[in-house]
Amino acid sequence: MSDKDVESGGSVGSVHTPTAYLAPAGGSPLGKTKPTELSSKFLSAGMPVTFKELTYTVTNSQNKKEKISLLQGVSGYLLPREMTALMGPSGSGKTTLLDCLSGRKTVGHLDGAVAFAGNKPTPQFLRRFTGYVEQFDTLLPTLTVHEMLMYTAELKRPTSEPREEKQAAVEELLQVLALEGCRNVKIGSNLERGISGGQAKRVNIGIALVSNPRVLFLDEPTSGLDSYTADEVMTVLKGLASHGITVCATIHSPTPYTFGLFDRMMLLLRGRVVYFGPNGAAALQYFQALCPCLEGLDQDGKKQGAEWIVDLTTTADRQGRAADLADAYAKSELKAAADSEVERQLGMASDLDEATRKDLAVKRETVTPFWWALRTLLKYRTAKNYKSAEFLGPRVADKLIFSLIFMSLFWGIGDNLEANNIPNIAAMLFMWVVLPAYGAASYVPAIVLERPLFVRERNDGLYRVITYLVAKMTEELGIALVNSIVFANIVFWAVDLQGSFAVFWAVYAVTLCCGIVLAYTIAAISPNMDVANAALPAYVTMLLFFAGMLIRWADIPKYWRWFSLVDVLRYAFGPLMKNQFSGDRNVPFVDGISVLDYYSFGGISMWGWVGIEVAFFAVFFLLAFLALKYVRHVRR
Ligand SMILES: Nc1ncnc2c1ncn2[C@@H]1O[C@H](COP(=O)(O)OP(=O)(O)OP(=O)(O)O)[C@@H](O)[C@H]1O
Repeated sequence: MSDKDVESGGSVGSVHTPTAYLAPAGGSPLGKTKPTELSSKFLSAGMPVTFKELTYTVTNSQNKKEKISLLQGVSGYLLPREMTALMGPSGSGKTTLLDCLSGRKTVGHLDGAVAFAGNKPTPQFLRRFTGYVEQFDTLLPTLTVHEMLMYTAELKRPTSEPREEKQAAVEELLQVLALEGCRNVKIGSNLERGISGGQAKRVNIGIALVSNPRVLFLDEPTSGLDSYTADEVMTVLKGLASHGITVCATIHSPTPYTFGLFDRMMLLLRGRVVYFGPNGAAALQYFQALCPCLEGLDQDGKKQGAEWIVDLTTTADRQGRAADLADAYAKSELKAAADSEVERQLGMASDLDEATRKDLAVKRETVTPFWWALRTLLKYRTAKNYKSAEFLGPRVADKLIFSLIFMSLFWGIGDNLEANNIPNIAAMLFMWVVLPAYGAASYVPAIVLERPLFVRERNDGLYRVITYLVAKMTEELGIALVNSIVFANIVFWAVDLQGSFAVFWAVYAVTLCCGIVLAYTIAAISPNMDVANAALPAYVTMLLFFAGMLIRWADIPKYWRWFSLVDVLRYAFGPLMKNQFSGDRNVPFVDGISVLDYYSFGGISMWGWVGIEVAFFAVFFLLAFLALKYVRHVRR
């Protein structure tokens, strides 16, 4: 691929001439020795983003009957090779606008038009070619900084790019974002201290950059950073912008240096635009000219540039004069010029180069294929989890403890077929299928607590839902397989159970798998841990009633029998009973009725019922997939 391809937006990652660029004209005034530049590995051709008359309405969270408009008639544009600042006091609608532009809103109603290179973007395009750095960090706590960036590079850069080049790209990011010092530090979490907040912010920026976006959105990229580091980070972004990418960042209190890096600025107050135009002297002049009509708001001699503009507009807002400023802008020449540029850009919908046309029409939401993404998830996440006591503990400890209880409580009773021992054996077999169902609770946090990360990675186009689910299941099934072989062996021989070990093991293994995927389904449907923790045991307890032990099938009232037919535990308990008591072990039990007839398992097909249990697994898997794909709890 040639540099020309990059300029025209061809897939990046395969250009390797290290063209140091970056730093605004004249270089960084910081005079640093550390590199503040990224090579051509990171270059993309940006594209214009145009938005016209955006009005975003949501149901008021304080009063559900009321609708409120968080954005009102917001128009403007972001240009390639430019860095645009979204400014305004807290709550003015900056993040809302960024979310609307990047297609990240999941609730509310958006009116108006958002166009990328004049065209309405598809969700696939947004996932593949835009980057979004969130205000809140969503990182994998178990990975180190270097691993986190490599993991993203492997999922977001083309599979055709050799691993060494991905590594080189990550090394560059570590250098430029001043993350070298913590490259091997675990990211950590609130519970386990890892990297600092400012370092986490820079890792998030690195994640967005590693995928070579054509348009980069950043929500408060400098919050939590000291002013020196903030200036460094913004210099890197400015460099990328000057080379082609479209960059838009919300920003609160920029340092004068950072403020000076922005080419254009949009200032919002209460969801309305009060300024959209060039940054710097033009913006200052605009507000200085407005000052006389804002009685009582004079320029504070001690404050300059951004600080003064933010102070002025915030004070006007507090004094209830936000609408005056918005009205003044609406009547201004700036607004007329912006509107005509918006129209011009929207009219260029079909005037596209080949690469942009191809990117806009992209059908796949991920860069890498299913198998590669699966391999990467297993390589980074599962490999770490398998070494973590925190992960393995809840998955092994309960099975170990209960196996010891089975051994000590039911030692050697399996070959005693006297009538007074049969209920003991039946109870033991019943508990053997109940415990994995209850144990499913330990798989719930894997989905619920990881949700913000999953949503962010999905939005970033790292993998598809099916890949995530298959990776998670493979991880759990690996442990379940080992667990089932070890603990089924301990219990089967210790209790001296009869029949085939294969059936005893298979039923346990399949029930464990059903428990895992059932937990995933409930976790994906539940909005939080509290709901999931209440719903899962409630459902499992219901299954117990109808599994064939607590009440015989023959005694279940007719109107409840349907539930027995869809009770997965019945299809687990039945084969275990048949395995234990078939043939000449099907001895008379009560009133001359044989054991299997008493429990209504006489006529069942042992392997047929195991097959039905496997079918339950498939159904739960499908439900988990649909819930993960379509149930949206993260509302923004
Ligand atoms: N459903 C809702 N009901 C009521 N108010 C809402 C709702 N959703 C968002 N808001 C309000 O909308 C406003 C805009 O929020 P937004 O996050 O866009 O502001 P912001 O300018 O990015 O603020 P900050 O700088 O503090 O991040 C806020 O005042 C927020 O409380």
